[in-house]
Amino acid sequence: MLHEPTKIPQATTKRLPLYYRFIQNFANAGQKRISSQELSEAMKIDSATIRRDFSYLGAFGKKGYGYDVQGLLEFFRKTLDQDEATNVALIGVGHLGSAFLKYNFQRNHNTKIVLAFDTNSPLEGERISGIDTYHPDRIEEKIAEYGIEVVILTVPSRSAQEVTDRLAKTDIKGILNFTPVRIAVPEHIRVQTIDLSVELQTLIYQIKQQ
Ligand SMILES: NC(=O)c1ccc[n+]([C@@H]2O[C@H](COP(=O)([O-])OP(=O)(O)OC[C@H]3O[C@@H](n4cnc5c(N)ncnc54)[C@H](O)[C@@H]3O)[C@@H](O)[C@H]2O)c1
Repeated sequence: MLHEPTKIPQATTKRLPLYYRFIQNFANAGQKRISSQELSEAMKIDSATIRRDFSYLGAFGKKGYGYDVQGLLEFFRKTLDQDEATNVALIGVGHLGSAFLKYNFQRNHNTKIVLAFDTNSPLEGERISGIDTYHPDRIEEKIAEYGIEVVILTVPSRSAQEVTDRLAKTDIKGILNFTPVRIAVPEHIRVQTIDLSVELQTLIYQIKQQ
């Protein structure tokens, strides 16, 4: 049903988790089918975009019927690997990092922070919000031991590249970067940067344009 992943535009890929969450809500409410219009109203994304996104994914709604909710749910679950757990590590347990450890993606049962690092933690490790936390001197060893695939980076800017260089020597596949630094990585690692000041500026710019 799914096309070659390379053919799916990045903007569509970014919306997939959002679709999955909304479709789950509709399924939980007992809804059997859904139109692109209904999804559009719930998600505040225009219905043409939704139809185009779904057609990229090989999901075609029937006229006057819409999409089968269970079918979509199963499709997104598979596509987003929800059946396969992803072990996540967090580096930098400061203001932002400790909030993430406490939150720990409670809505998403298969994505969990299972390991953390902070320069204030001892070599032998400690538990912070129930998570094993070690000194970063043990990054390579512990990341291999815990089978970490994704790292959340919440260290100060000055440490971001140095930590990334060490991560580059491990088998991780992705970094969710909360530092404002444009970190350089080898090709096998994907980076998703979340720069809150950029997001805020974009919002303010859009408000002023209206
Ligand atoms: N606090 C926020 O609201 C916020 C918002 C957006 C982005 N950020 C960014 O997130 C990052 C963290 O911000 P913060 O406010 O939590 O900072 P913080 O100083 O409170 O926390 C940083 C933590 O990283 C640890 N650390 C330092 N060097 C390290 C290393 N090499 N390895 C492992 N741990 C190390 C420190 O001991 C500290 O606990 C910064 O880059 C900041 O720009 C923060």
